[in-house]
Amino acid sequence: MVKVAINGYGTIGKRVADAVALQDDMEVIGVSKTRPNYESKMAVQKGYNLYVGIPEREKSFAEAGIEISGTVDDMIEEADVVVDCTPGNIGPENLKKYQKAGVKAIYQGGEKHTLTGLSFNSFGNYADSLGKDCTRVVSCNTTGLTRSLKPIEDFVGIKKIRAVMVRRGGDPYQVNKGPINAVVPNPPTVPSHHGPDLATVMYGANIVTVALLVPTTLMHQHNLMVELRDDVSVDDIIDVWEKRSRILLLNAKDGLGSTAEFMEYAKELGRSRNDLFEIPIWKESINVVDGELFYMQAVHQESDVVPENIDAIRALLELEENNEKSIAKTNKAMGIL
Ligand SMILES: NC(=O)C1=CN([C@@H]2O[C@H](COP(=O)(O)OP(=O)(O)OC[C@H]3O[C@@H](n4cnc5c(N)ncnc54)[C@H](OP(=O)(O)O)[C@@H]3O)[C@@H](O)[C@H]2O)C=CC1
Ligand SMILES: O=C(OP(=O)(O)O)[C@H](O)COP(=O)(O)O
Repeated sequence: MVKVAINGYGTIGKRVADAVALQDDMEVIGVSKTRPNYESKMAVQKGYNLYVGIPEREKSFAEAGIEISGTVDDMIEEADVVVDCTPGNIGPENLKKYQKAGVKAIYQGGEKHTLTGLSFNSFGNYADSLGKDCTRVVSCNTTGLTRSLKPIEDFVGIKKIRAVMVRRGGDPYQVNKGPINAVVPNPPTVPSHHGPDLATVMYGANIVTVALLVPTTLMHQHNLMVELRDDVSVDDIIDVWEKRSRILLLNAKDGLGSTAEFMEYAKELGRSRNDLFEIPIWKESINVVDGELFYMQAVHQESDVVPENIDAIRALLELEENNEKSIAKTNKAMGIL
């Protein structure tokens, strides 16, 4: 069993921890928090060993009556691999610790590609992370783009991609984020970082993205325009996506015409935290006009990258050489469609 530590038990970290716990070839040896709040208490209640992310704060956990197993440095020493789910830009400091301890590391999309020089998507470039010391799972938005675009690239070839990314203002718990009443070009420059980020896992992708922030917390939403290398029909495209996992073709006419309804659908799936690991694509939005594919999709930002983190652990530790086998194993353990 590979020993996995989760550094940062927040939106992504707590989901990755639970997903690791579901696998039969890896185990959670600890999770870290910097604040002794309800999440710290619940991590301990769930049976995870809790470590203090900022060692000087050990006393505050004792004062709150929360049992800890040590500091983050102790946790790193115990691990074969650390999944770093701390907020973006803390990574460079942590990387020194991981390297000193000789432990492998997986970063998230809030860190720059240059930190690791290698990014990861299960469908895009799994093999490139085999046996490596560290990699970076691309962001929720980039993961969503890769999920739907890679099968199209493999099927017919892509000349050019343009995407308009409508991004959620903040996660549901983030009371201090916004906007509350505005549409904000974010960034106000073109391209946004998502296009170049896609090319770190789908090499050679010719893509330009523009991005906006809107007052919603539920999901991101993407609008894609894709120039294809050959003539294909809408049915061909549907057929390609139907054969892939981690993509859902859903119908607006079935009452699923919005991100709010997608999240209601996720609740009906009955998963922990109402997560939607798959990327839902509105089936009615798929069209091919003059060799150009159009479609609209959404991204549950809190959860879509979680299965990719599991596959990234298998790649770094060389538990499975074949990406499709890892994807199938992760899907089965997590009940992913
Ligand atoms: N949320 C999202 O939509 C997505 C986020 N990502 C990326 O995942 C990463 C994590 O994001 P997210 O889960 O949202 O972040 P959160 O803020 O929800 O969680 C961050 C966690 O890291 C801990 N932490 C904070 N500061 C430190 C520190 N100095 N050292 C160690 N741990 C620390 C926090 O502990 P405490 O609360 O105790 O301070 C918390 O448990 C980022 O790179 C982000 O860009 C990727 C895809 C989607
Ligand atoms: O990685 C994300 O988005 P991104 O792909 O737009 O960078 C997550 O949704 C976190 O984004 P945030 O930086 O707005 O918290």
